[in-house]
Amino acid sequence: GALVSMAGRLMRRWCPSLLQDLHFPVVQLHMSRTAMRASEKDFENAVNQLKLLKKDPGNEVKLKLYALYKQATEGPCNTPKPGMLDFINKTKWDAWSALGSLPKETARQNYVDLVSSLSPSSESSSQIKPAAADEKLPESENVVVTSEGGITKIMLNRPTKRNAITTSMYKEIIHALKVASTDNSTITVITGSGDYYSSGNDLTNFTAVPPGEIEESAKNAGILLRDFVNSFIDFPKPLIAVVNGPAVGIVVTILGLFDVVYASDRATFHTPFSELGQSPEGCSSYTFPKIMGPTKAAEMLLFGKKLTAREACAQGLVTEVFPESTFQKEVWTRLKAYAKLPPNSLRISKELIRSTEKEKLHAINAEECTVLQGRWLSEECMSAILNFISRKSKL
Ligand SMILES: CCCCCCCCCC/C=C/CC(=O)SCCNC(=O)CCNC(=O)[C@H](O)C(C)(C)COP(=O)(O)OP(=O)(O)OC[C@H]1O[C@@H](n2cnc3c(N)ncnc32)[C@H](O)[C@@H]1OP(=O)(O)O
Repeated sequence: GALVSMAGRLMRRWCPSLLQDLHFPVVQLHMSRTAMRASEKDFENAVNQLKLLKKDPGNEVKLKLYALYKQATEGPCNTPKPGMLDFINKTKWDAWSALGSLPKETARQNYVDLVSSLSPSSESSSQIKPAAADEKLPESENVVVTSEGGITKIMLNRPTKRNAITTSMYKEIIHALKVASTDNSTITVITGSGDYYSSGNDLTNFTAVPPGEIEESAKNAGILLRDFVNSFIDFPKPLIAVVNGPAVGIVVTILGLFDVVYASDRATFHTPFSELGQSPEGCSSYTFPKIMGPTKAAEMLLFGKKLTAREACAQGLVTEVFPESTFQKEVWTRLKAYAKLPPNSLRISKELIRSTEKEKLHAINAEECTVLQGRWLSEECMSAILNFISRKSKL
């Protein structure tokens, strides 16, 4: 119970989109003004005033406004409690239910007061809080694509979240690969900005699911993942991973589809699928045993053994490891030289190396995505994600 209620609170912090559908309402209850008793007309005006707000008051405030609105119009919460996996409705239900038997008139007044505290005058006088570095960036800036000297570089650029990949980022990467496959570049590189290569799938992808749409979302996620991995399987030019730091989950599994993997000696390789109640993806159920042998692959994919860069290199997942102090310089010098090689020759040679496997990889990818779709709906997966979220709350 404690975990579930904590998860509700954490959902609000973790899922900026979670409460976007909430009817706008505010938080500070001005009890001293309840004696004034807002009329129904005042209440109606406040509801309309809210629609004119220029600045989003934030999810916490919207949640309180929602609860007050329900209490003012319907009285104490009288609907059945939504299930623990119905995150959004459960959060709304909790907020409304927390108002207990607060009289309708008081709720109405509190609602009017709260809206009035959000009026344009208080909006303009309130200090504008600077957004966190990654929040300032439009979604498209989380994946930065540049092309120079025959190299197209796709950089995961969400360092404050350890370059975790959101659903939009999956789509942006698919698009970037599509463009890179026909642009003037000779080779394509994927890397991360900051200390991490990437922490893999953004775990809030699993929680920001609209109520009643869990199965549909899992289905769409399966399609997105399949398309994402297919764009690596089908990529026609040399594809190089420049693994600048720790790598987790999906960004590790797809390494088997890259042509060359360079890693800093600071990098680690971790696939904690069982811990998350999930299963391997990125064709790793096939490429990992093939690359490193079934028993080494099992240690990684079943038991989540984290490899150092040198271990990953010894097992064939990484091409070469460089000391962190010279990593960028050495790698980019080498890549600039490779990018001067004849592009058609590189393409044709890659086709020869990879073409025999393509059909098989597509079939494996499809199967892995189908299995994962089922995993995402499982209690094991849901509770593993809640565990991760609650673990973070104790930090
Ligand atoms: C039903 C709908 C499904 C939709 C699915 C779409 C398609 C899915 C395809 C899927 C497949 C994927 C498999 C995977 O990739 S599984 C791997 C998932 N990743 C993880 O489990 C890693 C989780 N993170 C960590 O363990 C740690 O954060 C870390 C990476 C070891 C770093 O630790 P740290 O101490 O250095 O930093 P920390 O304070 O924990 O994190 C800093 C901030 O970054 C946020 N963050 C980190 N990783 C993630 C993540 N994966 N998802 C979301 N957010 C992440 C973290 O929350 C911190 O943020 P804040 O400061 O608290 O705001």
